[in-house]
Formats: sequence, structure tokens, C-alpha cells
Amino acid sequence: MTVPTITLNNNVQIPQLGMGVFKMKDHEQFLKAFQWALDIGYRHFDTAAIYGNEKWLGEAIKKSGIDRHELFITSKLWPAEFDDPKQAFENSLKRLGLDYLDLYLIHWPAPGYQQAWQAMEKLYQAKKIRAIGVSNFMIKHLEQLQQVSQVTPAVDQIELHPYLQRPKLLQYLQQHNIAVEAWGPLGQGSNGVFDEPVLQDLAAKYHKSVAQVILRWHLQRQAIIFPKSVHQQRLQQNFDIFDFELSSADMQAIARLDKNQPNGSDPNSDEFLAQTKLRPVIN
Ligand SMILES: NC(=O)C1=CN([C@@H]2O[C@H](COP(=O)(O)OP(=O)(O)OC[C@H]3O[C@@H](n4cnc5c(N)ncnc54)[C@H](OP(=O)(O)O)[C@@H]3O)[C@@H](O)[C@H]2O)C=CC1
Ligand SMILES: O=C1CO[C@H](CO)[C@@H](O)[C@@H]1O
Repeated sequence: MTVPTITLNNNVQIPQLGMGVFKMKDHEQFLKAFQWALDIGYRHFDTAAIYGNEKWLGEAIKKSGIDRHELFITSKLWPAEFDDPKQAFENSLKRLGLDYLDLYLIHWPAPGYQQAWQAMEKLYQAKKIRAIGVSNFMIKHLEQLQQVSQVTPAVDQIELHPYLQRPKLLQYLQQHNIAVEAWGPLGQGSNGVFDEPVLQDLAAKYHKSVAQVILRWHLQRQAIIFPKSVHQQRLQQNFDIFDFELSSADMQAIARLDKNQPNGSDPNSDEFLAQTKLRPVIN
């Protein structure tokens, strides 16, 4: 089955479902999970320099023999590398063994992101990246960026799940033609969302798992998703979400679960800002 695509604001097509590779720390497990994903039909992979596994992704791609043009590969610029985005980008490409990226994102809106964005615009204009975007940007960051940019971000990759739905930000992104990417679409497997009775009832109603109901909800909100799993059955399950549709009443029932409750870091905290100054550990 071919995953449906979303058309980004520069007409690039992105598969709406992919696989994320955050916290995939074991080499053999990584190679296995990638090949399972490819066999199931995944073609979109989301990584970042800070995940420390770009090299493994490159190795897995090469080993699989798949045509590069069939894949959609995203990586991200970590704030400690805002001083030289071109070098950081080239290092990512080298680790991935690729000669272009499909999507490259500013990972967090840490100080210096406007200048970093301008450097990314140059890489985009030089056609080394098919699309550029941002991650963890709130409305105020997008407005500040607009003042210094020539290129509108193609996507904003933000934490989203039933307990963190961000309706105002989503409305802003839609109005500005910026596609939504949901990170932690399953609440990172740790925020209790799998135990939510409303979702469990919907899972029983549609004969699907809670994870599938959540992922389907994201799709129907037009979000691009890349749930992470190192288990073959879960990778398959997370892919089997195109054969049912949640009713609008059920979409509304999930909308009522919003608690505005993030799992991720507060980008304004001292702890987080200190973390963004650490250079990625590269394998
Ligand atoms: N831009 C940013 O700041 C961030 C981006 N990301 C990106 O988003 C991707 C997805 O987010 P992520 O943080 O991984 O969290 P997810 O919401 O994708 O959850 C992953 C967790 O859920 C478990 N899981 C996966 N599928 C199922 C299933 N069907 N049933 C039960 N449990 C399941 C996984 O376990 P197991 O592997 O054992 O199956 C893992 O523990 C990342 O991999 C990364 O690419 C993530 C964080 C921040
Ligand atoms: O994508 C992410 C996961 O890894 C980082 C930390 O190691 C996070 O800060 C980031 O948002």
C-alpha cells in the first residue's frame, strides 16, 4: 500500500506517515527495524543530528538497496550548531551517505534561530534540500521568523497527541500554509494516553488498537506523523490505519480529551537552554 502524501507549500509531496528514530540506540535493532519498516511500506524517516543515529540510517538505506528517490528523509539542525548551519548540514549528509535531504528543520527556537534560518534558506536555494522547516516553534517564533525570512517554513514539527492538541497553533499554521508534523504522536508511549477510557472504547468500536485510533485521529487532522517503534508488529499496526475512518462525533470526543499537557521540555527553562548548547554526540 502506498501512503497518501501531503503537498507542502513549495509543492513537494511528503508521505503523511513515516517512522521516527528517536531513542533507537541499538545498532542491530536499528537495522532490523528499518528493514521491517521498508518491507511494510514506510518510505519516510525522521531523524536529527542530536539522535546520534544518522550514520545508522545511512547504513540501513545503503544496505537495503532502495532507490534514494523513493525515500523521504528528514533531519534537523541542533541549536549548538546554529553558528555554522552549512557545516552541520554537510556533516548530516555525510553521516547519512546522501547528497540531498528532503526536509531539514531548525530543531528548537533557541537563541540565534533567525540567522540559522537564513543560512538554511541559502542551502534550500542552492537545491541541496527539497524543503526547509522548523520544529517546536510557537506563534511568536513564527512571527519573529517571518520578519527576517524569504522562505515560509514548509512544516512546523510540534508535540501533539490527544492530551496536547494546540488548536490555536494549528489554526495559525493552516492560515499560513505551514504543514503540521506531530512528534510524540502516541504521547511517547509514556503519558498514559493508552489507558484513556474514551480511546479504549473507540478502539473496541472500530476493532483497532488505541494506538491506531490515535494515529488515525492525527491523519484526519491533516497532521504528518512518524511514530517510532522497534517492534515489527507495532510497525505493522501503526501502518494499518488507512482502512477505517473516525466519525466526526468520535473526532469531537477525542477533541474533548485535550489537557494542554506536554511531555517535552519547556524551551524557556535554564535546563533546556543548557542542553541546546551541547553539541550532538555522533556515532
Ligand atoms: N522535533 C522534536 O523535538 C521531536 C521529534 N521527535 C520525532 O518524532 C518521532 C515520534 O515521537 P517519539 O518520541 O518517538 O514518540 P511516539 O509517540 O512515536 O511513541 C514512541 C513510543 O511508543 C511505543 N509504541 C509505538 N507504537 C506502539 C503501538 N502500536 N502500541 C504501543 N506502543 C507503541 C514505542 O515503543 P517500542 O519502540 O518499544 O515499540 C515507543 O516507546 C521521534 O521518533 C522523532 O523522530 C520526537 C521527539 C521530539
Ligand atoms: O527531538 C528531540 C528528542 O531529542 C532531544 C533531546 O535529546 C529533544 O530535545 C528533541 O526535541
